Amino acid sequence: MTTEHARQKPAATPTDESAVLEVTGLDVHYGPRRRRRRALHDVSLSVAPGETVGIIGETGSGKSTFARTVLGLVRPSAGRIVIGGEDVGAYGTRQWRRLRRRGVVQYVFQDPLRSLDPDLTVEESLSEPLLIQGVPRQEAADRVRTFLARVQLSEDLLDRLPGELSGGQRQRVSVARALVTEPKLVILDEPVSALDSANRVQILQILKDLRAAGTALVFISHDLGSVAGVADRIAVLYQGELVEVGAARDVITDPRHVYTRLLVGSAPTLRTASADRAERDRLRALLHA
Ligand SMILES: Nc1ncnc2c1ncn2[C@@H]1O[C@H](COP(=O)(O)OP(=O)(O)OP(=O)(O)O)[C@@H](O)[C@H]1O
Repeated sequence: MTTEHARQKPAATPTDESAVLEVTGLDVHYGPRRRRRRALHDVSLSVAPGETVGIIGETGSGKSTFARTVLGLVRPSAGRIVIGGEDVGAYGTRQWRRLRRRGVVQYVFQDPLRSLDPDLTVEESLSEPLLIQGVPRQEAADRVRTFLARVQLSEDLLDRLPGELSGGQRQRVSVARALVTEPKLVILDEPVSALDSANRVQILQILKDLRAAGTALVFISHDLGSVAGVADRIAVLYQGELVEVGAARDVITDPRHVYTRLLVGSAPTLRTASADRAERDRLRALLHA
């Protein structure tokens, strides 16, 4: 796979000390030795404080692997990960848990039931990370209400369990929980993919508003249309490699890599003219040549 069209070649060494996330030369493999399969190869990406970076790619390109590796749920076979200035490469399970509990990095998954404890009410779910941090009870209760309003949910829902909420409400609670500790970095893995279009639009708007609050977001999606309006920069994953990284507008209006052109051409919701079928077939043939 050539990366000659990449706007930004993977950096050989970390360059940006102020980055909230600095990933360099990340390799991830799955499976035992003889059936070992590569899921990510030489992925380098840095995210600045307050920046929103979208990672797009089709199914199997390695998006979730990237998210799970950056959250310490999958161990890389090579590379360096620095979060908020901490080199987390050698961290064990307990250190990762502590890092997440301190609220440095938080996450939102596609299925909100994976981010939320089914036995905790909305109020308990949102206040738990604050109480763990030692925030006094009254202050935690106030902050919970502030963040509930920020994701446009009513206080009437505070006593409900996740199973008593709609899918859209649940995902908003997950977003509020990820943000309530005001982390430096939030990883969102397909946060709107399971939602209907009305809820999708609302969550995307909430994410846009959050950019102003200064939290860095890594927004992972197979849908370029969802990422396009939220991300400052877009990174394109193809078969485990980053083939293009650039300012969102540049990637959408002037995609360099054949695969990105195919993605842009297949996204009917983008303002740029989508490619017709013959053009997409031509790009696909080029990609597999
Ligand atoms: N736990 C695992 N064990 C073995 N292989 C895995 C595992 N998780 C993912 N893979 C493989 O790694 C590759 C990347 O998968 P990953 O889930 O990261 O892709 P993705 O881009 O998130 O896809 P999707 O959009 O379908 O979720 C795929 O070939 C997948 O089959």
